[in-house]
Amino acid sequence: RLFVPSLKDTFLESFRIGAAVHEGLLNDRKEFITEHFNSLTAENSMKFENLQPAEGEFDFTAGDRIVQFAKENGMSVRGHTLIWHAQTPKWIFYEDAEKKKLASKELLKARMAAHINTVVAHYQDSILCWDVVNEAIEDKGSTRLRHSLWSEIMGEEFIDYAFHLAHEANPAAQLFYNDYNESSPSKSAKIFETISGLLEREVPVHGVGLQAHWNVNAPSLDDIKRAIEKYASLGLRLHITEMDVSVFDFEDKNSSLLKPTEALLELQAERYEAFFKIFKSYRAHIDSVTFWGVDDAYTWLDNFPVHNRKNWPFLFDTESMPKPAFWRVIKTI
Ligand SMILES: Oc1ccccc1CN[C@@H]1C=C[C@@H](O)[C@H](O)[C@H]1O
Repeated sequence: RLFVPSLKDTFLESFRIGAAVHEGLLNDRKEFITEHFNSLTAENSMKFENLQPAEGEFDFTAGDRIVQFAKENGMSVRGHTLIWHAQTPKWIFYEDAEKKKLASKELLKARMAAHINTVVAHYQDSILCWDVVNEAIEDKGSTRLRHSLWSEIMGEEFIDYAFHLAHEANPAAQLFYNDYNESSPSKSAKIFETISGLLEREVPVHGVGLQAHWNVNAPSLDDIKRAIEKYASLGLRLHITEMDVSVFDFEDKNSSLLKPTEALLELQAERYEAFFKIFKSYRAHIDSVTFWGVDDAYTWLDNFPVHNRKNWPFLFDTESMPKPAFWRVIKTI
């Protein structure tokens, strides 16, 4: 039998190693998950649409299963995510069930408060780290804020209010702003400016979540280092929150591969090694590195950006066995 060192034990002195999970994974991959990870994130179970699908109707069962598993296995849980423009039910943004008129700012604030207060109170100290706001920054052009029904109805202060609510609901929780393309020079400048504004207004934000949905081609190591330096200069904690390394460049829509080529696995291993060397060098600022899944058997990238195209973005293959990237990451200790 091959001796496979534990990922979480290898990095015990540096940062936690996390994985995004759904209930099925906890059943099918229990030993594998407890062997390699000491932090969990619910991939979907704690998103607005799953926790409060209809006003006043909360469903915590799937989220509770993940929290219970973490408790039983000495793992921490990252709460993902309280306020986001996606995977959020439409009812919250409209005056009534007719959905003809947008909700007033007061009504939306009240509903945001009800959601955050109920969810954070439900999990209390089982979850001591929340992605309070996810993806509020615009990727394209010079516009800083993404346009959403949150921003349209409440203005930029929807961000402030979400963080104040979460802090009131659990003052012990570490509150994160989370985003993707976080290493792009233009977007990291906007994220930096937005979080600087929050800090100036004394909004309780404690950390920046770098989703790290990277690939074999981008982003550059320099851009990653510069973005980490920028966020760290805010005096905030950093979490790598959704790491995967797609074997396709974002623009590459090729869907002919039935399995990754040796060349792609080697290139992916090079990239993972370089990424973890950077994380190690900034370990004073980075408290956790979470993968957006556990192994290549399932990834959200099997359907994004190309629907129904298999991807192989993790350190472990479809049988949970280590790939070349795993051995290169282990060597970076
Ligand atoms: O990389 C992106 C590009 C465009 C839109 C969203 C993203 C990333 N968006 C993430 C990915 C998967 C979801 O499960 C997470 O909740 C979300 O934070």
